[in-house]
Amino acid sequence: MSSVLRAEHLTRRLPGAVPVTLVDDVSLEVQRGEFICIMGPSGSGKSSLLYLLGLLDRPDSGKVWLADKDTSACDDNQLAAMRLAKLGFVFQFHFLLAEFTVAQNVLLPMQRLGLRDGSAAAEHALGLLDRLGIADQAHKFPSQLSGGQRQRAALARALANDPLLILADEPTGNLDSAATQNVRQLLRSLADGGQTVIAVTHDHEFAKAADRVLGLVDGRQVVGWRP
Ligand SMILES: Nc1ncnc2c1ncn2[C@@H]1O[C@H](COP(=O)(O)OP(=O)(O)OP(=O)(O)O)[C@@H](O)[C@H]1O
Repeated sequence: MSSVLRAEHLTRRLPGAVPVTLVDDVSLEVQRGEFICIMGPSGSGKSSLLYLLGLLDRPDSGKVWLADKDTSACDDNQLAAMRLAKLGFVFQFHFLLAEFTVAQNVLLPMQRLGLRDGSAAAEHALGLLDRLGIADQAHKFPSQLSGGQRQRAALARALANDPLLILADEPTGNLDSAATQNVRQLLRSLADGGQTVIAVTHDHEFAKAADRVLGLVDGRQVVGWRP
């Protein structure tokens, strides 16, 4: 079976008088429908690794294959096109556009990709919001939603382009425990439905919900890491 994502020997350093190694020789293979958490102490390189896996940054050595395509030979425009077409991102801050309604925010990625025509796109957006339990918020603006609702809207937007892989960086970092549990369960149920998910988190409960935990300490992956 071909993998959704494969990373081999990723290393990322920051040059300088005292070079800093953010990610140190990390390898990972992810299959369709897997829910993987990246965990570890603050400053251990979790976000840096996620940016490499999400093609937002390039490794100094090592390679990332997305759906069997070697991304190391791609130029910046090709990487941007792959991110738009194949990846969905969720960050700690929702980054929804304040002047657009929730439904319009979810529509935007489909419009940019020309994925569906007007009514089919609108129907798909409403379907995603319904799946995430916020269909009744579709015509509100982000400022009118609770933190948990905003994060579910951000997840709906990340799903709008039918991504091969969702990458989430501390998706519950700003949420209370009830909203955190809700987002965690949503990610689990998305994976159960075949959606592949990689999430960086400090929330130990994620380790129980995930299929696998990639533990990082000082940028290196630690076999058998437990929160
Ligand atoms: N642009 C940068 N310049 C200098 N140092 C950086 C930069 N980006 C990251 N770092 C450092 O690299 C290390 C790894 O950072 P990273 O954000 O990947 O860790 P993290 O595990 O995600 O941390 P946290 O859990 O606190 O978000 C940290 O020590 C951080 O201070």
